[in-house]
Amino acid sequence: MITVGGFNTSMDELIELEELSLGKVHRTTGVQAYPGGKGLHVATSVAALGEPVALVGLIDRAYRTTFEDWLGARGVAFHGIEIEQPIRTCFAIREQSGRITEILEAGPEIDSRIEGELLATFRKLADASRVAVLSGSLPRGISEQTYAKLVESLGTRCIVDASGEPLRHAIAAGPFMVKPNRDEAEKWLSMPIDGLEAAAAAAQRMAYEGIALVVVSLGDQGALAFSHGVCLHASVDIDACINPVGSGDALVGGMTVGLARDWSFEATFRLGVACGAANALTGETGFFRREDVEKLFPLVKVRTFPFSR
Ligand SMILES: O=P(O)(O)OC[C@@]1(O)O[C@H](CO)[C@@H](O)[C@@H]1O
Repeated sequence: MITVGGFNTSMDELIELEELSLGKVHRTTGVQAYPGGKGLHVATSVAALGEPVALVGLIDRAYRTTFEDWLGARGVAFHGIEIEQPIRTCFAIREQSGRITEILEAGPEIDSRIEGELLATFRKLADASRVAVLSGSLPRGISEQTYAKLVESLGTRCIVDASGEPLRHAIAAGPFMVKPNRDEAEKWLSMPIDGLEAAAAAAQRMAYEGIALVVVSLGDQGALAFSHGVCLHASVDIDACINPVGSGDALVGGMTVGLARDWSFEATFRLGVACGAANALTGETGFFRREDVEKLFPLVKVRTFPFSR
């Protein structure tokens, strides 16, 4: 089994507009709402590839049934820890041009009783899993060292996809894999990442902190992966990018499955990149069709990336 900690669950609203102009009144051309959050997308990606998966996260009374039904239908066992306050909403505004602007609520602040339940539930499931994933922002009220402490205390291979201080602490704790995007890697390095060479150097520096596998996702430039002295670049062309929100989560989901199946570094990375690209081919945030992944998998161009730093 694979366990995903996607603690800061959200309802994701995708709002469609002709054009966003700051300070103006807008009328929507469409609105869709889905259960969301980075970890939730990782879990549904894992399930879509046919692996058993559990998701641990916050839930409120109003949305419990919606999340349980929606996740159950997708093959995810949801362990929702109930809170009194509403879970957060995250907005993605898509303009006709395809440009996307995200506005993310911080979400509810939780107390030590809820924190205890959340972490104990995650630990118990993760300890019995082949791979554990910690993904997304932490709920307010929880220490920024939470991911680091979980990484240190679990006997399972851990993947961390986070940002800011939680990512910094987690890197120092030496998880098996991290997946920053360009912005997150720039913040960690305090340096701009202006191309593939700089992204490769960032991945190498993170790996030197004691991480077996570092993946830096680079949007339409694909992704770079560094493991045991080998750096790979992978990308794949797609016909149309409909909704890329959640592509990084799908990439993590694909790589989690590759690792759980003990696939090679190259095949695991190829599957991750195929899932990330397939996610952008559908309108639903954080969702891909398995047949798209199967079509894209052999088309992903993976090459050794030579770099000199
Ligand atoms: O605040 P977090 O947890 O870092 O990110 C939340 C979020 O941007 O991540 C997903 C897309 O990757 C969306 O479901 C959600 O809106």
